[in-house]
Amino acid sequence: MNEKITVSTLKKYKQTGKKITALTAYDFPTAKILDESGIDMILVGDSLGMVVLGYESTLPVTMDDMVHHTKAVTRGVKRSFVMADMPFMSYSISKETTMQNAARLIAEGNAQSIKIEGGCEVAPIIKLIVDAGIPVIGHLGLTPQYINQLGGYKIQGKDMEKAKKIMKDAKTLEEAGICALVLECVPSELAKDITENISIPTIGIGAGPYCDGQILVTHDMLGITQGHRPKFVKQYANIDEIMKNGLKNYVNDVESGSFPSKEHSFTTEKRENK
Ligand SMILES: Nc1nc(=O)c2c([nH]1)NC[C@@H]1CN(c3ccc(C(=O)N[C@@H](CCC(=O)O)C(=O)O)cc3)CN21
Ligand SMILES: CC(C)C(=O)C(=O)O
Ligand SMILES: [Mg+2]
Repeated sequence: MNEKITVSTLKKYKQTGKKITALTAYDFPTAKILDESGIDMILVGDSLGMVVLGYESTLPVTMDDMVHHTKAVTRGVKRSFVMADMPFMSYSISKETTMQNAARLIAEGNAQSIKIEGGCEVAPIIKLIVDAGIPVIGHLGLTPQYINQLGGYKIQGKDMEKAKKIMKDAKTLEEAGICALVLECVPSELAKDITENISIPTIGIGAGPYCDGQILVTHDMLGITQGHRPKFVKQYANIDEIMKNGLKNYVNDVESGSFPSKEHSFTTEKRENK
């Protein structure tokens, strides 16, 4: 139960039907809490651009941002399997820069695996990274780094033709050597079909109940996200209210002078009279 989760643990979970739990983390304290709560997989998602940096999309996120946050997360993790997103354009310029970028997330960031958005077109580069010893996770369906082509954060694979394309992409990525596959915003039936037809675990987000595991953005499910929360999010806590209450009490205490009291203050040592 407390052993480090590896690629083979995930495969075993799929074979035995044990559902895989995954969430995002971008910092040390959150990662430590997720790890100690028994979350199987922790994703340092490029969603950090929107969730904690305040950007409008994930596109401005850089390799340096990803390495910085991945380092913070992995310092807090003992058991969970840690994956880090390759950000926009970090795997599209050349083989050399792609390999260097993937290596940074592993060697500097201390992640166990990297995640890459896209289908058949990224399969060759994924194969190279896998051959170099880096576990790769695929990501199909709604791929936010392709937002300007997709035209919005919308469900993908609704019609038969697009569903077939996503299924073909899944098979091609499996052959390229991915160790897990994130399916984002696709119909439940398509996610079920893919899950039953590949040997590696599928992790769904807005992809229905038939995936081998589920992932959400932690800030969404805890109620910390400022602004729009996608429809697929179930909210498990109202941390925003808890924070606002605490902050209100602090303001009241400071303004009324009841904080800091003696117990939160220091005094000089009593001097002996000479
Ligand atoms: N806070 C947050 N949570 C996420 O899950 C998330 C991010 N940010 N940023 C990166 C991507 C973008 N994601 C998103 C963002 C918006 C929708 C969304 O609003 N979808 C519509 C559904 C539209 C349709 O019906 O096709 C919705 O109303 O939920 C979905 C996924 C998922 N990821
Ligand atoms: C939504 C998940 C799958 C993701 O890629 C992210 O958080 O960046
Ligand atoms: Mg992402």
